[in-house]
Amino acid sequence: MIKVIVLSGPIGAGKSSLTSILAEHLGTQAFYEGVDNNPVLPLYYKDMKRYTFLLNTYLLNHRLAQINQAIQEKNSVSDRSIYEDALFFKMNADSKVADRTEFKIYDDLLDNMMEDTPGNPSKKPDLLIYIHVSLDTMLSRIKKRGRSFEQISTDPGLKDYYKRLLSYYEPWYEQYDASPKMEINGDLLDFVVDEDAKKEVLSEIDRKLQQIGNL
Ligand SMILES: Nc1ncnc2c1ncn2[C@@H]1O[C@H](COP(=O)(O)OP(=O)(O)O)[C@@H](O)[C@H]1O
Ligand SMILES: Nc1ncnc2c1ncn2[C@H]1C[C@H](O)[C@@H](COP(=O)(O)O)O1
Repeated sequence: MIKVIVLSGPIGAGKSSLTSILAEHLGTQAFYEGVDNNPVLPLYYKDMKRYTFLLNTYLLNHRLAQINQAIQEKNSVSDRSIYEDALFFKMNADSKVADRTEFKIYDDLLDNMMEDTPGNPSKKPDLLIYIHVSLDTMLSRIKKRGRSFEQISTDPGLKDYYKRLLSYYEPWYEQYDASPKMEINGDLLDFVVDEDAKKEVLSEIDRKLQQIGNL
């Protein structure tokens, strides 16, 4: 039985939007990151060097608590996988924005927390849905959503940050093997405003759920 479906993809790809659409379609519970309640995120955007470790510690705690709730439901949908935090952190460590030892400590902790242990329910998702988007789509959606600290108009350096982030996503998705996975084309499928695109995305997901044995 499928318990947990997680969305993944770059900032602005449409994860939260598809989470709402899918949870409504399946009649199940949606879980969100809670960006507006995150006290560290605005600080992180001001000073990534100082706040990468704290942000990821905060998110690890938050996401683990959410996973513990989500695994008690059937077909719960979460708007970002826990695994992507390591991608952000690694990117920052590679570019010396974060300390490599801090990344290693975080990454080992994540592995430990996510490891299956006898007698305990698995925290791994049952399906990961990756929304692929190009840089242009990513930038226009970030602009459309309008969160102040994410805007390139406020901090032009963010354009390069988003570009680098995108370059980490494709290889990450290719090597991801913690669960079955599927990819949605977020450039072509305008599932937020176009009803036909929405139906197509939901059909693709239903087919995948059937294939992995849930519907
Ligand atoms: N496929 C899509 N077509 C059109 N607009 C979209 C699509 N996906 C997302 N959007 C819009 O882009 C913005 C960011 O979407 P959101 O779901 O918050 O992304 P994420 O959760 O991946 O950061 C929102 O304004 C949303 O309405
Ligand atoms: N692990 C993370 N490191 C840095 N920034 C992160 C991390 N996880 C989420 N974020 C940021 C990216 C966006 O500004 C917001 C929410 O992400 P979204 O893709 O829009 O849901 O948090």
